[in-house]
Amino acid sequence: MTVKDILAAIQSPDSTSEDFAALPLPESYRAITVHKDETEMFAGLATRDKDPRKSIHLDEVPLPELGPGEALVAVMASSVNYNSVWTSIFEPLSTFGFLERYGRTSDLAKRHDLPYHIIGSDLAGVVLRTGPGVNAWQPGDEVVAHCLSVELESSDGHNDTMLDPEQRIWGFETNFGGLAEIALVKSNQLMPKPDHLSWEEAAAPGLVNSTAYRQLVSRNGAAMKQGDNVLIWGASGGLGSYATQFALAGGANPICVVSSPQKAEICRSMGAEAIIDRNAEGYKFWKDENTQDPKEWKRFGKRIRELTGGEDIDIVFEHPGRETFGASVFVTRKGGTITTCASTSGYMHEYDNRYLWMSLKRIIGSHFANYREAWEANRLIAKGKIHPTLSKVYSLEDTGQAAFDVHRNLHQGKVGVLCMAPEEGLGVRDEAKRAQHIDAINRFRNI
Ligand SMILES: C/C=C/C(=O)SCCNC(=O)CCNC(=O)[C@H](O)C(C)(C)COP(=O)(O)OP(=O)(O)OC[C@H]1O[C@@H](n2cnc3c(N)ncnc32)[C@H](O)[C@@H]1OP(=O)(O)O
Ligand SMILES: NC(=O)C1=CN([C@@H]2O[C@H](COP(=O)(O)OP(=O)(O)OC[C@H]3O[C@@H](n4cnc5c(N)ncnc54)[C@H](OP(=O)(O)O)[C@@H]3O)[C@@H](O)[C@H]2O)C=CC1
Repeated sequence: MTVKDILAAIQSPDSTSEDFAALPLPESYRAITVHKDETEMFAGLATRDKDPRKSIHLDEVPLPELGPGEALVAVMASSVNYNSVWTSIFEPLSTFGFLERYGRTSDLAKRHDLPYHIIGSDLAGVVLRTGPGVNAWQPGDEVVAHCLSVELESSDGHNDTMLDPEQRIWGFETNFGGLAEIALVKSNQLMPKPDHLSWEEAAAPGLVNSTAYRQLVSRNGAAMKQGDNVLIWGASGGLGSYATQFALAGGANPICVVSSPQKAEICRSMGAEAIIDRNAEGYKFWKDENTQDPKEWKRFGKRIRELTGGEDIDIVFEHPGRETFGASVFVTRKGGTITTCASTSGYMHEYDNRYLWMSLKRIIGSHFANYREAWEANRLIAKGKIHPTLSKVYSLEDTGQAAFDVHRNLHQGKVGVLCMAPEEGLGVRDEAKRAQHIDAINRFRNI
């Protein structure tokens, strides 16, 4: 049995759940990996010069054993997330440390501690097998998977699954991720595939859409409300393209920061009116590596006031980190919120705390999304309220190039990867719903 037979079953309109359950599984499959013996390959290089094309491999790997509560999924398509960029440049640390640590926790978890790491935290595909104790999902089900892996043995995570002490991001802190022909997930990660989208469109939103939902909309994040002025860094990027949609759909007023006229145009076409091209306007928040320039914070704040009719920011959607954080804290209004989920430009932030405490602002740390938030974010995609922002699709062989593009900020929105799917456009089950939203679905394509 090979992955070709699995693909044939997926493409046949007559395949039943029993057919999928009866399909023998292949002994091995193709997967995107990084190698443990290469973790030092970029030593001494600047972050920018670490090239994912050199560290990312396409390997034939053995099929992992299926455990209780788990599912093996035939992956039709996946997407590139920035966490795979971090893995591929071994920053801020090698992800093999995560796999070793996980491997020490139980006999079953030992499977993850391997000399190779199969990466990727998104997928759209078809359930092949489920382990003991899985009743909600059957072979043949068309699914997407969110990337929250939790053990749930501690009460700490029972209110909010992100607070589980054994919380991990699948395909980053666990092995057997989505950039592969087959992936291993906990069955609680599975959600219905939105039926009006192709495989690659359905695989694109998962991680970033869920993260933006918690960070901006959820009460665990900024709890955005109608009329809020929301400053969105990288507003047409992976996270930002969903944050912008949530702000617009929720009656807020997004102030979109981007770095080119083309990206400004994308934001405008989504419906945003207040747009700042940080490149054209030349903001330089740091005079040198160690000294910020509060005059530049003020110039930025003045520009925001021009765009809002004199108002300041209620919520900052932060992720660039060191380069922008001082400005983000400054431009937030009295009582406002800075919500952060990342530090792409550096994690040692510096800001003037007087502007935080004297103006009663709050900084909220946010990370991915709990089970429920991920489900609600996927539901909005399925209902056609929020749309994928897929721009370009690569083959599995070209994943290194796709990750390079994201690392160098050469991409728009989200970048997709075909895994088992032989071509783009397959997997659409509801053409009528698709037709209703086709312009929005294609907004980021080929730009
Ligand atoms: C969904 C997508 C998301 C993204 O894309 S996010 C972006 C990508 N992700 C990242 O860049 C994050 C990568 N991860 C990390 O950098 C690290 O992962 C962390 C900094 C988050 C954590 O570092 P670590 O080394 O794993 O953990 P420690 O807490 O620094 O060290 C563990 C040791 O420190 C002890 N410790 C922890 N808290 C305390 C405390 N409050 N007081 C005293 N000790 C403490 C522990 O016990 C343990 O000790 P013992 O090493 O001896 O076992
Ligand atoms: N904690 C979590 O759960 C999650 C964390 N992340 C992290 O968030 C970060 C962003 O991810 P994602 O949105 O997918 O990545 P993308 O690269 O797709 O988008 C980020 C955008 O941010 C802008 N940007 C980058 N650097 C700077 C800078 N120095 N100053 C201002 N703007 C900047 C760029 O837009 P432009 O050039 O147009 O300004 C870029 O397009 C990554 O570090 C990622 O690891 C992502 C998802 C989940």
